[in-house]
Amino acid sequence: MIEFPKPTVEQFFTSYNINNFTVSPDEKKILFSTNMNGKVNIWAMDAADTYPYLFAQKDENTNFIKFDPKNRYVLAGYDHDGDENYQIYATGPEGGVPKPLITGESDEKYFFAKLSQDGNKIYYMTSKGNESFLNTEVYDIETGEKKTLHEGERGPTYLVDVSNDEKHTAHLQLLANTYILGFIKTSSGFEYITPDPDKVHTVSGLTFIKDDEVWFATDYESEYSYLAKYNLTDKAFSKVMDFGYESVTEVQFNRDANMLYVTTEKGVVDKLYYYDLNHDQSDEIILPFASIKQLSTVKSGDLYVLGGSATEPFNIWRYSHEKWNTLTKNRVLGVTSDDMVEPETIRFKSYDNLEIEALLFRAKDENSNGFTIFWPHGGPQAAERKSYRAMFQMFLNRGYNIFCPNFRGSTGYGSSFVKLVEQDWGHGPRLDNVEAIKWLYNNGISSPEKLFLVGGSYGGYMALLLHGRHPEYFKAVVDIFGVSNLFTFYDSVPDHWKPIMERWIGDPQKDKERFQKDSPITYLDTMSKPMLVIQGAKDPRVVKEESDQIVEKLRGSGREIDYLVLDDEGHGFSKKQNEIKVYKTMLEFLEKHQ
Ligand SMILES: CC(=O)N[C@@H](C)C(=O)N[C@@H](C)C(=O)O
Repeated sequence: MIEFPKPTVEQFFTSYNINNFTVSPDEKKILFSTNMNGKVNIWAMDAADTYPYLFAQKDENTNFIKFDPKNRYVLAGYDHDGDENYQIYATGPEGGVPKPLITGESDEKYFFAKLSQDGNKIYYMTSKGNESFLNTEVYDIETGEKKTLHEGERGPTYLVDVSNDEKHTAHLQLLANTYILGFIKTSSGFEYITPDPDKVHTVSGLTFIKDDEVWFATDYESEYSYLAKYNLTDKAFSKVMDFGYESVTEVQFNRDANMLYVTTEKGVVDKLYYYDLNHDQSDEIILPFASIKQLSTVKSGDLYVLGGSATEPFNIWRYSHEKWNTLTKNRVLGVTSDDMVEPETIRFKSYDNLEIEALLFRAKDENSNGFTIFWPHGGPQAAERKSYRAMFQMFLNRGYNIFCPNFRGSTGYGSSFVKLVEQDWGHGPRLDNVEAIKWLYNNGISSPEKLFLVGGSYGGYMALLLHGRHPEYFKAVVDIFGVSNLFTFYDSVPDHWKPIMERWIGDPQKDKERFQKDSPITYLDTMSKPMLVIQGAKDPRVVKEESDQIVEKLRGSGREIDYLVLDDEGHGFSKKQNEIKVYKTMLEFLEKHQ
């Protein structure tokens, strides 16, 4: 019998990211954005042979891809080295080098919203002239003329749908992550679609079912988002259907089939349902994966989904005639799901009896090195879910367990739970993390000598804060683009985040004491453990200054801090070479400090 060696850690570097995709109107071509050749580009697959080929090369991240319904062009939004200043480019139907179409100064944003039915008009939002609230404009591809449709106010305002007769537009107005209003603009003004816009609630997934009716997800007067509708003629809001303890996250309408597809989230997994408007009937569509990144419905009635699981990289799947098929084969070289680690979902009670859910990945016995990585997730109004992270499976292969608590403020556990982090970044959520660590100790999974702390973004903030306030719990710390100072973070976020900052974090003047208490930089003296800081130089969310200041101050007081800056990355590592550099640096750092 031939014996084959165990998978090496390098093998886990071979899967790639699929960020988004689109299906051509005739369903013969799929385009997807991926770092398959090292940098992010658009690749195509023709349904007939499905062999992927490079379609459009710009070596930059994309935030959407869209086919002209008449197949004259393909649109995509590109930023520059992760700066998130997305602008709209076009290629011909056969691809090529993208040409600027709706672009401006390098610091301006042009976010695609919608194409008209005939493909002659492009609706989009721009920061030009309205950095904080954004304006909605429409571009005529025949004349090249641009027209302002709506000037955003109070919060960043996004066009999400246009009625079939193009008389009405549906918009979202973001006042906080937990306070998002929906409104419809008509020839005579605009109307909010939920009964009381002064009540804090969210609206998402707005879609016109008829020219005078939108359906959407909302948590208006509810803990969990449900499916609702608003009729312009009757001025009537009503609940269509709720999904119990699941929150509706997305609503997609297939006009040809008169069918709605609804995704929901519950804790660490997603679910999918159809709602047949002809028969007023709904049922679950069982998924072969745990989480959905993108969902698209096409004329034939088929569904296309970018789906993944903790042990399966994201792939594009098609659901046709009640069967799922994967169209892409994004996988780890020579490694199947069975060679990877599926997490256990555990629950524990926090300091005030609040129940917290967490994912526990246990390294396989044959790999285990006895160490655990404690991972507070980013967001913070997000969650660690059953979706693929190459970094996790790589660490597990090297023998580390990983523990990820969905502390208060995480999504997927109801509207009240997600609000618990607002204006409390550093107390309640920190104590949940402390209880999570105690749970690891009490259950014999880890100890202060065997625990590493690693986190990115808000997770990096939490890693820094836990390091400063509870250094005795950890052996060493990795901070990936974490917020180090709430005062400077407040001032440096992108302009269109500024309207939501007060409800999210607080006010630097009114809450000065709390900002000080909850800023990791206040606890420099007790940050005594070895630390690695990783930062993208173009990060627009948590800017490099957040990492620079903590590194400089700690180094200034004689501490040895490893600092890795990626010059051509933003809030994440999209280029394969950079991703490998980050993983290798982290592995070496943890090995050195075992
Ligand atoms: C405004 C907002 O909630 N942004 C988040 C998606 C975000 O980017 N947060 C950062 C701080 C993170 O933790 O990822």
